[in-house]
Amino acid sequence: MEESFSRNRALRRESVRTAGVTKVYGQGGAEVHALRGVDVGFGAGEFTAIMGPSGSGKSTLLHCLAGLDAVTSGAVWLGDIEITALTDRELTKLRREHIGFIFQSFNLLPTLTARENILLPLEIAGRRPDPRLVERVVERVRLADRLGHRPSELSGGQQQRVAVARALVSRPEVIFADEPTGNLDSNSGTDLLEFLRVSVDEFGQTIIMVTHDPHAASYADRVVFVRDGQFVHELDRPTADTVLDTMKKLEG
Ligand SMILES: Nc1ncnc2c1ncn2[C@@H]1O[C@H](COP(=O)(O)OP(=O)(O)OP(=O)(O)O)[C@@H](O)[C@H]1O
Repeated sequence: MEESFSRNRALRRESVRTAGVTKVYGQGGAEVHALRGVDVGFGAGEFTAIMGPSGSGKSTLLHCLAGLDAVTSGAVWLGDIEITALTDRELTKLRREHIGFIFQSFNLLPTLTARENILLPLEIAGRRPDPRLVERVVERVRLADRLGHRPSELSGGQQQRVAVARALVSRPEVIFADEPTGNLDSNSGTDLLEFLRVSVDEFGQTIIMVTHDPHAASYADRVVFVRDGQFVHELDRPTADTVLDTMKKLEG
């Protein structure tokens, strides 16, 4: 079983991969080497969590993978596209058309209703929504009776579900999530993680999520561990216990 799982892994298609990615912030004496040569791949149709001690470079890595931050050296590919070779303009287009984001702060527009927020990226990209997909996603995130509400009329959990629905309806190549449960109570957090899991299993979505929380990471197919700006370890089919044990070893 273990062996066939690894063999499948060797054959799997990668949605995002990096080669020798470094990121240095600042200059001269104030340099911070946030990433020190990261080579890692993320499977298509898989849910991967990125974990590591505080300051290890998780958010920097996520931002470089998503083209939100420029690398200092090395390369990042999204499918066949080397995003580190794109101009700013090309990158903006690529992000708009192929990438979904879910942040800790939900980043919804306050004057728009839930429905308008969900459809906004498609509208900006000049694409028609697929009404059946929109209906399925809205049904799945249990927002059908909240579509006319503005963010201030929704709970934190509902707002985050609007953000997830917004990311999903444009069918992005990959969704990047940075501590998506960070501002949610534990019930809403679990609810959201279950929904992320469903979107991978039912919609074939690829998700890459940074988290501090072993419980959150246990919803992923695989956990990638970062320490001191390097990819140091990975776990397949993680449980909260195996993640916690690994974190203790990395921090010890
Ligand atoms: N804009 C910036 N300018 C200078 N240094 C930065 C900047 N952003 C991050 N760093 C530094 O880079 C290193 C990695 O930071 P990063 O935020 O990626 O870590 P992290 O693992 O996500 O941390 P945490 O878990 O605490 O959020 C840290 O030493 C941080 O102080």
